[in-house]
Amino acid sequence: MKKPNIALTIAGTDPTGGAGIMADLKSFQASGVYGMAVATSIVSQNTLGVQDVYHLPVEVIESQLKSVFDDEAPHAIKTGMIASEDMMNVIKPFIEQSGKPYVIDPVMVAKSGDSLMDDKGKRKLQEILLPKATVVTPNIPEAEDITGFKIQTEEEIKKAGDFFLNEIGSKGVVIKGGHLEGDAIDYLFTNNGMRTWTSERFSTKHTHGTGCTFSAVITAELAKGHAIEEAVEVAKRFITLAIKHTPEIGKGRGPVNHFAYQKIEGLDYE
Ligand SMILES: Nc1ncnc2c1ncn2[C@@H]1O[C@H](COP(=O)(O)OP(=O)(O)O)[C@@H](O)[C@H]1O
Ligand SMILES: Cc1ncc(COP(=O)(O)O)c(N)n1
Repeated sequence: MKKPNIALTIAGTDPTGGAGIMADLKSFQASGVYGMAVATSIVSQNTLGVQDVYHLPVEVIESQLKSVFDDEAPHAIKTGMIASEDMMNVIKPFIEQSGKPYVIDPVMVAKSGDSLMDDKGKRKLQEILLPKATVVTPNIPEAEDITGFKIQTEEEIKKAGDFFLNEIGSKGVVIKGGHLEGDAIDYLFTNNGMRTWTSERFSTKHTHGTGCTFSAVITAELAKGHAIEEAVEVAKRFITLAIKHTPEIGKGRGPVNHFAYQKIEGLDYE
């Protein structure tokens, strides 16, 4: 069998499997990519909310990263929940030395409204990690937090795209329209300009982990060597089917179906 492409996620956990590194690993697997995972914070959470958070000591995050990179380097890397500046500083050199595509999901708040990053971390993200990104995938509130201005209209979305590319120095940014009204439109900005993907908006409360899943699929597609545009195209199809066929798990805001895309689009493993 051909050696698989490998994707690494560096993020927080969700013991109920809907978000964080658990969702990322499922999404990697369903994309036909071998998944690796480094935990940053252990989050006691479920579909009802976040009950507790334990941030791992930075030495433990560093030693996990060493374990990965001393053995087999991934073809693409994603970071999700990175709660503090210290964590960012430990992760940054591994990203730089890898020279591989790097996706940042700038996770700040869980769908339940619980904060997953401290205030200083929020400010430092754009200094330490965002300039290294191949693609950043903020939702609207995250894009507002990072740019410092309100985003409601398409003009403001374009202004935000410009801010990520030209003020921060990210190579690409997808501003996700999950939090707006009407169709679910995602806006990609790169050197090639703007591209949008539109899907119908499903009227469901089961969107726990949509952002994690979307960015993990982009990472998996980049690990296969695909271009940013192709990666976002696949991720949009994947997340749309995952939301359409939610498995109705839990008492609250449930997870998406990480296996719907593979089942419906019949992915062939190499
Ligand atoms: N109700 C919905 N129906 C269809 N697509 C959605 C819905 N909610 C979110 N999406 C899509 O899911 C992906 C994640 O978006 P979003 O929910 O905004 O991210 P986050 O989880 O970071 O808040 C995007 O592609 C977005 O368009
Ligand atoms: C560990 C962790 N990371 C991220 C999220 C956000 O999830 P969403 O994709 O719903 O914004 C979460 N709830 N937990």
